[in-house]
Amino acid sequence: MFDKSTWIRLPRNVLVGHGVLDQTAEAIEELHLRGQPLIVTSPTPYELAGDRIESQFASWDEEPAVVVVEEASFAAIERVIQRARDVDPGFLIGLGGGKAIDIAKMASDDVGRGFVSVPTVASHDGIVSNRGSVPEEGTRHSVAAEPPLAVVADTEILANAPWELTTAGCADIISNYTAVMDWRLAYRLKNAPYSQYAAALSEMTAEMLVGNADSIRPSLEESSWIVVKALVSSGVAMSIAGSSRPASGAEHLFSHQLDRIAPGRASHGHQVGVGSIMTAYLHGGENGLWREIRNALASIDAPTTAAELDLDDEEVIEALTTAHEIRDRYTILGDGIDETAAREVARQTDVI
Ligand SMILES: NC(=O)C1=CN([C@@H]2O[C@H](COP(=O)(O)OP(=O)(O)OC[C@H]3O[C@@H](n4cnc5c(N)ncnc54)[C@H](OP(=O)(O)O)[C@@H]3O)[C@@H](O)[C@H]2O)C=CC1
Ligand SMILES: O=C(CO)COP(=O)(O)O
Ligand SMILES: [Zn+2]
Repeated sequence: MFDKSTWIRLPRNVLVGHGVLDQTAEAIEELHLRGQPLIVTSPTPYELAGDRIESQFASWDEEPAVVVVEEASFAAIERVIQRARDVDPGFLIGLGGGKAIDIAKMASDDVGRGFVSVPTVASHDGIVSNRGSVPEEGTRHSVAAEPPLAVVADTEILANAPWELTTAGCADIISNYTAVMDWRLAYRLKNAPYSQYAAALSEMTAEMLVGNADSIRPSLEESSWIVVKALVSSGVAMSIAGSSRPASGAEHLFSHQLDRIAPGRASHGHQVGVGSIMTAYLHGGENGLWREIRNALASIDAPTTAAELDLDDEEVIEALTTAHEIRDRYTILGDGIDETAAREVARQTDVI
């Protein structure tokens, strides 16, 4: 068996645009995928787009099987795996937000079938990446998985999704700035495996999004188009790197800690955005990139303070001072930030 961890595995068909949902079956056929589709979805996306997907397979030998998942959990993944074993599908379709897509991604990995990502919200770069993430028992388990074979992102649907889910996706991309700074630091100090291509792509993706921040506005299809292209590009950077390093540094560790300390309070993207303001300050001091990051977040209505994340100051300090403990990933937080220093960075950046 070859070690596939060194392979670069990317989606082949990426459809982004108005009405592309109706080209899902065509994009799949073009990949020579055959057999019964298994659609993994959650209640709202199924209601919004289920019929439009299912009807495209009416002329196929077998109608699609459907599993509707209510929550992201290992039990839900297990249910989908079981259903996949029962129906023996040709491929899986993840239709929805991060919940449905991650579950489809991880189940497809387990049953050895390809999967196609059909996002209905542009909430984070997991909709395209080679990683799955499951919140359980107060923590988030991030696991390697297969990237999608195809991505079908209908900008009409994405533009009508709740705006705060789109701003979360933007913040997840903006945080790539600090993820890459951390990655370079780890490369220089710790000889961590590093890819210049993946780092450059990730950084450019964040730059393009910040450069377009003024034109990212609610209900505009053009905005969804910009955001989803950036999410695809960030997912590709992770696939090139073979890890989430290009898109996940100390700001993600901070967010993962918040998922333990204050579960369900704020979204992934919004938490990493605020984390990124503070870790950019740690990297560059007063004249660093932190103001640019904060202004870009503010201009798209993403949170920039603890209060806007529905957190109190102490929760932010606890997450910041313990973030280094949760993963063996070297970042600007090194072996931990001192509590007084953590308060100082949070105050200097107006997070608290
Ligand atoms: N793989 C990765 O790298 C990452 C994965 N994640 C994971 O992703 C999940 C969070 O992703 P997220 O997308 O926020 O969560 P969800 O999939 O739960 O979607 C968020 C909400 O939006 C609703 N929804 C979906 N599409 C639409 C639409 N078009 N219009 C209106 N509402 C809609 C969903 O409704 P309903 O529930 O009714 O279907 C849900 O209430 C978590 O499980 C997290 O662990 C997070 C970050 C990174
Ligand atoms: O959210 C991610 C990238 O944006 C994935 O990162 P993690 O590997 O830290 O879960
Ligand atoms: Zn992220």
